[in-house]
Amino acid sequence: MNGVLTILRRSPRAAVGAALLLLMVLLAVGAPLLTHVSPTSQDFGTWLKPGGAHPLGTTALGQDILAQLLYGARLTLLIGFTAGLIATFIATAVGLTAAYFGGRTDEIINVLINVFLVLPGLPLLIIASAFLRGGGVLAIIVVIGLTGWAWGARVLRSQALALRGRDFVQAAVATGEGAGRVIFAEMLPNLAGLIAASFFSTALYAVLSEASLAFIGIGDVSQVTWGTMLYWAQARGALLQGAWWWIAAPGLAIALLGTAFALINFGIDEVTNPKVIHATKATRVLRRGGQAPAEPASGPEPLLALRHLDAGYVTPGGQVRAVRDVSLDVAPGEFLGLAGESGCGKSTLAFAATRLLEAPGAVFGGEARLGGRDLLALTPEELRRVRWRDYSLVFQASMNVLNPVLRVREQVYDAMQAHGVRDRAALEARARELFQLVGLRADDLSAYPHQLSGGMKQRVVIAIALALEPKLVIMDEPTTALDVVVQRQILQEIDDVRRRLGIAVVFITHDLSLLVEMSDRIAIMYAGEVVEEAPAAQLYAHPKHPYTRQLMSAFPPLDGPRERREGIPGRPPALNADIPYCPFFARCPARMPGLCDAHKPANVEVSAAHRVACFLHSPATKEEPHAALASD
Ligand SMILES: Nc1ncnc2c1ncn2[C@@H]1O[C@H](COP(=O)(O)OP(=O)(O)OP(=O)(O)O)[C@@H](O)[C@H]1O
Repeated sequence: MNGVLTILRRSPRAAVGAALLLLMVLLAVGAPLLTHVSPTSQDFGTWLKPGGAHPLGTTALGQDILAQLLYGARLTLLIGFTAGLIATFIATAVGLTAAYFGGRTDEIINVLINVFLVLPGLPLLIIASAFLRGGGVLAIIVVIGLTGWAWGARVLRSQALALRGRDFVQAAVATGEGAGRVIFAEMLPNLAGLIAASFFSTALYAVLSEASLAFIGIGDVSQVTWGTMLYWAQARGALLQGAWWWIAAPGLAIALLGTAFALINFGIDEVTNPKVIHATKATRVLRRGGQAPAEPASGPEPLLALRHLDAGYVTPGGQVRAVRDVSLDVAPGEFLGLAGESGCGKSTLAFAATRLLEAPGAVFGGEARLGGRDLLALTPEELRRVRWRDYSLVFQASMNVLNPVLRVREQVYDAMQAHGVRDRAALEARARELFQLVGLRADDLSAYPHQLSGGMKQRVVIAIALALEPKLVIMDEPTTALDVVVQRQILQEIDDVRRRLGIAVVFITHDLSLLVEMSDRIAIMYAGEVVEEAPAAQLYAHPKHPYTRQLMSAFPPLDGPRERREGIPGRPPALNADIPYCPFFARCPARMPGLCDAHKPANVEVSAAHRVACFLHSPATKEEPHAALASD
């Protein structure tokens, strides 16, 4: 209702159209009050001009045209609205099914839509009507409804396809929501404006089609509609008799109804379209990762165990190997930080490890075990059950994953409902508890996303990620879009919640200083590989890899004098080729030509739980760099 009022307030065109339509509905409903004459009574003089007792004149059979117009509006509007509803229903179902399921389903549906679009409308109507001859008005409604859906389906399909790629829909799919829920709760509300516009277009089409069919004598011409009025006027040679009023009255009424529908349609488009179409730039979902040694550093029972994971993108220029032979563990309850400069493969690793890497992305090999189950081997249904219950994800710019037309309460409920929590009281109690956990007020549950600040929205998404108390939450730069004060607050809350609930967190960021403060352990990624991994304090105090050292020195210390910070000169190697040597060689201040550019350093444990892949720290190389080569 609010939406309708908004459209009427914001669009004068829609307001005029709605007023016109309302007037016609009132005239149709109030016909018995406005005239005491029956539309079919033939008690009057024939061919009477408008005026006096017959303001719109009479027909060749002595019927009152005003009465026909008023009563005719009833059937005409009924046909328009009902056929419009049928066609819009089909169009919406077809368009959304095609967009949601995509692939083959979409291709088949698209062909069907195109077939209906190329079939000429009127001949199709005539043929269909011929089959249903004798079915009266109902047959006309059915025929128009069944032949008028294709255009709406095409428009809705295109918009739904765009919507399908939006973050909040992807997030809903990732949380395990079923197809019905995603379609009806996530996508449909966002298409409401378009569906309404489609309804008024098809209603207009229905009115015009009925008039055309009636005009050529198809359908039940014994009924009074504006279309059949035209038929009889034409059949009795009204124009030849100079009885223009007989044609003009229904003709103008149809034109006015068409104008009303068109104005409403324009208005809806004007007000709703920018909202629908302005899809925000896609974010990413989770990320993090790390590459590592064959035997990673954490305890014997890792919660997440990545082994020799290889992943990347299949491009026309060849494979981009963004994640290279990564082995990494995350222990239960551990806060693992994953850092590395932009483009080093953190996000790809996170997507790959959680089966969210979509084409052109692909996992080329390796394993990703969560609680002992290989996520990469799960069926889609098994994966749906595991996601959100066993692990969840926080996207990079979470404000975009919230559905703009649903209150956040519904969205917090969604993940829980998708995993079987049905009781409203339990959902509400849990939602309130979660909001308290992440520093939001219970009142905020009733807000729409646009009523919340970026920081609050981020908290909502974190609350959703924690809803089912998963064992692991992967956070991909979840606070980068926020100012530093809010970032700190949120991080503090994440850490508190994690400690309280014993959840493991994999936190991805460029900001190494942040990780040092928050993490139990940190993995440093470079050019698709994990080059160093250590307990946070150890890494901070004794970084071993020259890349880690440079990354550390790129951030100012929290205390001490102010000094200029240098970036790391040079660029990482291209990821579309093999790198059978140290990937940091070209930028390394301590590089050993002949060794580092000719061999790949092994990832070795240099102290307890501290591993590094660098010839400077390979025991053999430290003593005699070239001895290592000799043994190759
Ligand atoms: N769709 C794609 N097609 C081809 N290459 C891609 C694609 N997406 C990412 N890449 C490449 O994969 C590499 C790793 O990208 P990724 O986004 O995983 O890095 P990142 O460390 O998470 O970076 P950032 O911190 O900027 O998000 C980059 O070199 C990037 O150019």
